[in-house]
Amino acid sequence: MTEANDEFVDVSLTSASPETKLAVDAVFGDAAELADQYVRHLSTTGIEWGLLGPREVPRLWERHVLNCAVVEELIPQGALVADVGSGAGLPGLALAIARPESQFILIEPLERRVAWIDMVVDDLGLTNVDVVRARSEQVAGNLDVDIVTARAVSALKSLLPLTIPLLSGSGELLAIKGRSAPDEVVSAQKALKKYGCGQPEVLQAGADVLVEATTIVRVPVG
Ligand SMILES: C[S@@+](CC[C@H](N)C(=O)[O-])C[C@H]1O[C@@H](n2cnc3c(N)ncnc32)[C@H](O)[C@@H]1O
Repeated sequence: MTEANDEFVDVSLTSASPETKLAVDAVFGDAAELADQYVRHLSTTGIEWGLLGPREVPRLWERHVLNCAVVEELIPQGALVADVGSGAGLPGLALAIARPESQFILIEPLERRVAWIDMVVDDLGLTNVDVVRARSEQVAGNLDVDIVTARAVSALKSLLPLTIPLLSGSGELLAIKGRSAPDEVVSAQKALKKYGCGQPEVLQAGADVLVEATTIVRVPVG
């Protein structure tokens, strides 16, 4: 249980709605307990450390953790994934919990956020996560990953310079977006050409488990 705005909000999986429990089972399977631990961290230390606002607590599962974790269906088995601008581990940590056989590099410049992610990774015992404190521009040239993910970092046009170089010529950007996705693709045409990207697709993930599916812009390279 946690306290937000003087109201108790029990975020634990045992108190979740039947729909949320089904979605958590479908997406996380055997890792549901780890996902529950992550959500408990978000609702306690995440709020205390100022990584997210207390108003987010009642919607942590649906709007944040499940919304991000369903992107796993677009990630090939065993892929090396970089998550740019992870903040409180979204989508990077949610995906790392859902996909223990894949390796995740979480790139985040802010010290407090990195310290919090490190603490959660230790507490959950995740062995498939590396956390790098840097702006993504600083690590471009040193990384060659299969997939880059990002949520709420910037509009697609300005996200491309932060993400595409990490693919070193081949792979995919999976950018979690909202309803603006088609417009962002139109606005990014010049940058897409500049960075050698193929034509992006706007996709939905989690349509069979979430009330509102997650919208993703998939940008191929190479
Ligand atoms: C609005 S937050 C979103 C956090 C998280 N992705 C989410 O969806 O909750 C944007 C994050 O991007 C990070 N960021 C901004 N510019 C960046 C860059 N050039 N490279 C890596 N991270 C960056 C910020 O520090 C911040 O944590």
